Amino acid sequence: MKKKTQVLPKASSSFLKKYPWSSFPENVQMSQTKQEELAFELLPPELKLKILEKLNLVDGVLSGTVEAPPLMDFSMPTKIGKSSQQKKKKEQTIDNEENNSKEERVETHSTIITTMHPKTTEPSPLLFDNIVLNALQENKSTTDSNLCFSLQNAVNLQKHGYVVIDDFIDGNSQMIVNCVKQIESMKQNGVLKKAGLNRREKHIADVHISDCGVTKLNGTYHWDAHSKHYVHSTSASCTLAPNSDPELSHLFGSKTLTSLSSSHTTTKPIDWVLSCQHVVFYYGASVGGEERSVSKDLEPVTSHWQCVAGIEPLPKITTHSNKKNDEKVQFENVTDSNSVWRSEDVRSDLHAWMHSDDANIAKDLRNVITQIDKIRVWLNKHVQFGCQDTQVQVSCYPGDGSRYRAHLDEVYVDDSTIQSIRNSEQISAKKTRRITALLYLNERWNTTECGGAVRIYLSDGVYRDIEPVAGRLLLFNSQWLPHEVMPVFHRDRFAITLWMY
Ligand SMILES: O=C(O)CCC(=O)C(=O)O
Ligand SMILES: [Fe+2]
Repeated sequence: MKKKTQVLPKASSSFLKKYPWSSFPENVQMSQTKQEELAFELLPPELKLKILEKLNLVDGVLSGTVEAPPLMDFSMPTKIGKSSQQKKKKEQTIDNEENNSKEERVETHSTIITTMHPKTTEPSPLLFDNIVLNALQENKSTTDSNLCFSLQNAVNLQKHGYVVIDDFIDGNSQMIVNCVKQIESMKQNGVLKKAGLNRREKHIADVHISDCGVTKLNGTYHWDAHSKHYVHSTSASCTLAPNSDPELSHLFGSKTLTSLSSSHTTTKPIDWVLSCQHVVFYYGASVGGEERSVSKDLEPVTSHWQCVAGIEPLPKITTHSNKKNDEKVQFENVTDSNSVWRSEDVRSDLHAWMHSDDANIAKDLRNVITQIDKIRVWLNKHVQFGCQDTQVQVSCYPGDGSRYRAHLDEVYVDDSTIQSIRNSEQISAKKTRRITALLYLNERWNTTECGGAVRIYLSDGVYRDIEPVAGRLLLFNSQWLPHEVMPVFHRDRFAITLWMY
């Protein structure tokens, strides 16, 4: 391009049409073109210019025919071998990744890695720059097409926290049908289990609700019946500012939290509470021991959110220093911690963990898992995602109203947890989920009739419902994006989830 093209050409609508960002569900509020424009506008001018040049755009007009970019190479592995061959293949893939990275990586990796799993909800614009720069510098292996792909998907993941890829696998394919058959037979053979909530699961809050769940009866404090599902075990008092509670500040980092005591829940409009991105019910000790239960006030919230904040087993008896009259109070009648954390009301799916090395995994399931995992490989290569581990789950939500209330997927995985999930490999301690990839398997799914949409909560308080239709892949940031599986009716709902660490 000649020097005189200093004036930045504007992306024409035909250009944007030609390169649609990943599809969004029907009820998306912002028009697709608007989203594309926004994502494109986020790029610094010189990068926009480079992209337009790369795509043969002269003064914003698309010259020549450029086909819509293929997502990536999703071709099926030609031969799936036995467990050992599979392992070998995996090692080779990793080797290839390493070789590629030696040749192609540029010097901006660490920034990318940081920005892909920030401890804040603010996406970093640095990511966009680096993706584009890296893609542009990989001039041998990167065609215009997959430059567009990497940009659009990474931008969406970063900006919106999620990306929907339709027909990731042909929704009518025999492969999908076989996967469903396989999961159904796992269900019949009792391989799929009811979920038990992981006690180490952590749920991050913008709102801190304390002073709830304790009732004083005849001079003794009790956890009220409602609170047993939603207990923060430290029983720290609401007199502690959230950020000064060592356990909470560990969870929230430097995030500023709004403290909301039980009395506020009656004065704050419930809509206000619901509009918050995350809610943690922090059932601490009551201040002053009011003789009232707040469960009723909280019903609209508790029926909406998964409300679990717990990092230790619930103690059977604990003590609390009551600020008001300085008496020591004993809490009694605390339910067994196991039942506390196994509330079906929170999560009622059936699932099984698997690993692609498992000899027992049926061919089609394994193929699908391999295909999803190529995204991880792709991210490692193009945006230096630095992600070597995965965790795979197949799930069935029986059509009897089963659901999974709003939650974040991020979870600390310590050695003992990981060993119980994957006993074949040692993964170093303290990994967290970074990206969730969900492939839906439900042919002719009708959400109006059967429910089961996955509802994702966006940072502006808006939510979007995504239908779990066969072949659709949903990728989202495990750390930012609260989501919920709406109740499922009439038929079973199947999915495969792959978490990238
Ligand atoms: O099946 C879905 O749509 C989501 C499941 C989910 O959120 C989970 O397993 O963490
Ligand atoms: Fe989830």
